[in-house]
Amino acid sequence: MAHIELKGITKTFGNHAALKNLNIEIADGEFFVLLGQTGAGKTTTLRLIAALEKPTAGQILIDGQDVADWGAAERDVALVLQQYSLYPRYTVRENLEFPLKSRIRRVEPAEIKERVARVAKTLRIEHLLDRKTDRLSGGEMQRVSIGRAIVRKPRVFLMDEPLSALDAKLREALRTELKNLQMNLGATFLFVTHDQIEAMSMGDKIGVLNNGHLVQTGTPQEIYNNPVNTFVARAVGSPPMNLIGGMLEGGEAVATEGYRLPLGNGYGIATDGRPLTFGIRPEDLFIDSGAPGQARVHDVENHGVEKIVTLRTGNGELLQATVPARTELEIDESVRFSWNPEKVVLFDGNSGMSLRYTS
Ligand SMILES: Nc1ncnc2c1ncn2[C@@H]1O[C@H](COP(=O)(O)OP(=O)(O)OP(=O)(O)O)[C@@H](O)[C@H]1O
Repeated sequence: MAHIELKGITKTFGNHAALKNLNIEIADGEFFVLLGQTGAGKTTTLRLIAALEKPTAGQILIDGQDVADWGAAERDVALVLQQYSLYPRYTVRENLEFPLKSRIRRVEPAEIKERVARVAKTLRIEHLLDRKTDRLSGGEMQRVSIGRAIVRKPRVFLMDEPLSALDAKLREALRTELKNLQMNLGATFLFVTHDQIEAMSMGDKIGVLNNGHLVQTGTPQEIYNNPVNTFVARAVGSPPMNLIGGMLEGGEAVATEGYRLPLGNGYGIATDGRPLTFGIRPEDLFIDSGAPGQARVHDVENHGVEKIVTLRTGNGELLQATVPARTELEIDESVRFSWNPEKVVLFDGNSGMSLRYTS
């Protein structure tokens, strides 16, 4: 398979920079997820690797070779899109055979047959091989699209939100299938999504893209536990991390909610009055319903195994906590809350950068 490196990639359209000095390294056989909101530059990144666009600056290396002058066929990458690009009047079998019948590839008929059979088995679409593709459900069509990419045995799979047009249940099932498939093929995947749950559940590594900048790269765990700034803190996790204002006072971080957090020697921030932001994940915020006075229950959402509770504090801030489903809380009930101090992530109140990274 392949190792991919993007070095200082910038792409501008007119005077708009869609990507700014992007540096990404994807290891051979890795499932790398690029996570970002609409317009972040995800599709542009894929199109650059697929040779559908040329970078304004920077280099793309595949297995250490600069591919600037290589066309799509030479790069040998497969692009799977959100909208299935199948030939509607042809059968599933014909759609799967098509990429192998090109004059450049010259695959022998016996091998075409064998590869199509193997891919159909892997994707569990054997029973659909003789059906026309316009007679398929969305999930089946997307399986065929993925099959068309796999059958070619490309060096790299580029996937542009391939699951986002599917309903929630099917999306979940295909997420697992795709991940298993990638592991079985040992293939290098660059998968693009705006869905953080997809990113967290599928990625060996996640790159968070914001407005053309790669903000952070890491394993899902690293990104979740140690977000580099408040943007990443809010982009990953559902519900997102709570952010509470505060400031530095006499060597302690003091939240607007009155909590004090002694700062160990790890933080090189001695200036009193420096604004800070406390970051607390909803699972690290605890509600004490037997003790009124600090906040009111604003909303309770039942999610089966757990409830998501929104509190409104005395300062009018909204905080969210995940609590066991058995927890009984009334709307408007007055409660106290606390949090696990070891799990707090402190950010600079002005720049939003985590102090774990900047100190
Ligand atoms: N051909 C183009 N001409 C002009 N601007 C473009 C072109 N392609 C992309 N852009 C702009 O570049 C930015 C990044 O677009 P891109 O499609 O890469 O974002 P994205 O993260 O994939 O978004 P989405 O999730 O909506 O697909 C956007 O502001 C977009 O408008």
